[in-house]
Amino acid sequence: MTSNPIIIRGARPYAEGEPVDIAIAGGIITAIGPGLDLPEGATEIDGSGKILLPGLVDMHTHLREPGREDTETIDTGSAAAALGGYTAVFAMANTDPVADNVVITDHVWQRGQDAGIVDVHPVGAVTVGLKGKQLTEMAAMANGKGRVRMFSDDGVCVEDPLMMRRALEYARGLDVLIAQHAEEPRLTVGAVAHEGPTAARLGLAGWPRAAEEAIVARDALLARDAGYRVHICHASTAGTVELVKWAKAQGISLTAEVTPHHLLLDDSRLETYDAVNKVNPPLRERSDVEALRAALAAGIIDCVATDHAPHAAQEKCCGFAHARPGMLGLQTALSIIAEVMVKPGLLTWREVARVMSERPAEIVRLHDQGRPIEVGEPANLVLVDPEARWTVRSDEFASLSRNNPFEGMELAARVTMTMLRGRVTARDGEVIPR
Ligand SMILES: NC(=O)N[C@@H](CC(=O)O)C(=O)O
Ligand SMILES: [Zn+2]
Ligand SMILES: [Zn+2]
Repeated sequence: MTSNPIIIRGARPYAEGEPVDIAIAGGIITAIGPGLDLPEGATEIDGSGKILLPGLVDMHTHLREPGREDTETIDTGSAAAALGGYTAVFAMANTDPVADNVVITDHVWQRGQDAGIVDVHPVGAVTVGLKGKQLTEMAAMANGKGRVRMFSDDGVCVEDPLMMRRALEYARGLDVLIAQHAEEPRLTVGAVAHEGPTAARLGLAGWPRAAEEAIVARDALLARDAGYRVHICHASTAGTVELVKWAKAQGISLTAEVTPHHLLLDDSRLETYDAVNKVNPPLRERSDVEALRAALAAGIIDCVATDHAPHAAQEKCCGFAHARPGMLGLQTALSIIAEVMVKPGLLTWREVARVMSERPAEIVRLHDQGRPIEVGEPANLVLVDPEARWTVRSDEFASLSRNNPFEGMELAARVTMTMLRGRVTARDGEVIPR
């Protein structure tokens, strides 16, 4: 795939230093400097007032194909990702059928490549059918065309400690990542909201913090004994932060992600009983939100992942207890991080590049993403207008679903262009198909 040479004029990489021009050809960055000549046939993109970052990498997204193409497809999810500034996403395995074999993981990879606007990396299931009873053939998926490098039963927890231990041993042999949805299911029977004063008052069955933290602690110990890495999906409590900090201090190879919604929203949102606020793990208390922000700023939590989880209207309109958990995230993630982390001075834009691109790429060993903005590097880039203010309107979103808790919010900063290997995939709110 070759595309025309491009020059981005007058942008500031990482919001640092003077504005520069960035020349791109053959999928790579060929020159960086002030006042570059316009090569033959090149397209110019105005980058003045904008920040240039490496393309974002999402370790945790649900694209619903195969099985629930009424709520999202690889095409529509890819479009949402490109509009959100992403150049690579990891599509979780809880599809129907489950991505627990190489036929499905290769299919997801190929569909993503056919769409051609973001690299869709399939996540393989850890256990057959996400049932927790039998390990999948991880090696076959890892060695397939889709080169699966991350396995997760996300949606459910790998509950059996012996199963988790075996999974880590196999993963070590293959150098792939196991990502855990940390939820002790015996503690969340019937749970629909964070266990605390709000849920008690509203009469909603509570999901205690201990359900998450017990598994985080257990898996840290299993990682220690296996001498191998574990990744914690969607960390949501102050206690999880303490446990991750402890594990890292012991030299245990534990990494963790946090979602934009757990960094912005708390359980006071449940007052309306609107199921758009129902998610796993649940929205917690303000003190948890503050702890998660501080942990991301301090590098205790490694990265941001969206957990983009589209659902149909009929799955969200019923009573709170019966609605499906999950919320959209791909098209709002960067703006929410700008709002809650950059504006208050908790992260610089350089550090945003770290938590939304470089670090996730490192954790999953994705060698062509999250690279420095330097000559010779792959041109996976995103241009951000830091001064833009915009209002979230889901009916303008590329996603097929509308379960958007950020609807109507005014947010800071906006993605104005996304580039995958030198080709512009989204610009000014429009996807650019190949
Ligand atoms: N986060 C959610 O509430 N839902 C996710 C599953 C998951 O991430 O656990 C989904 O697949 O809908
Ligand atoms: Zn999950
Ligand atoms: Zn998920």
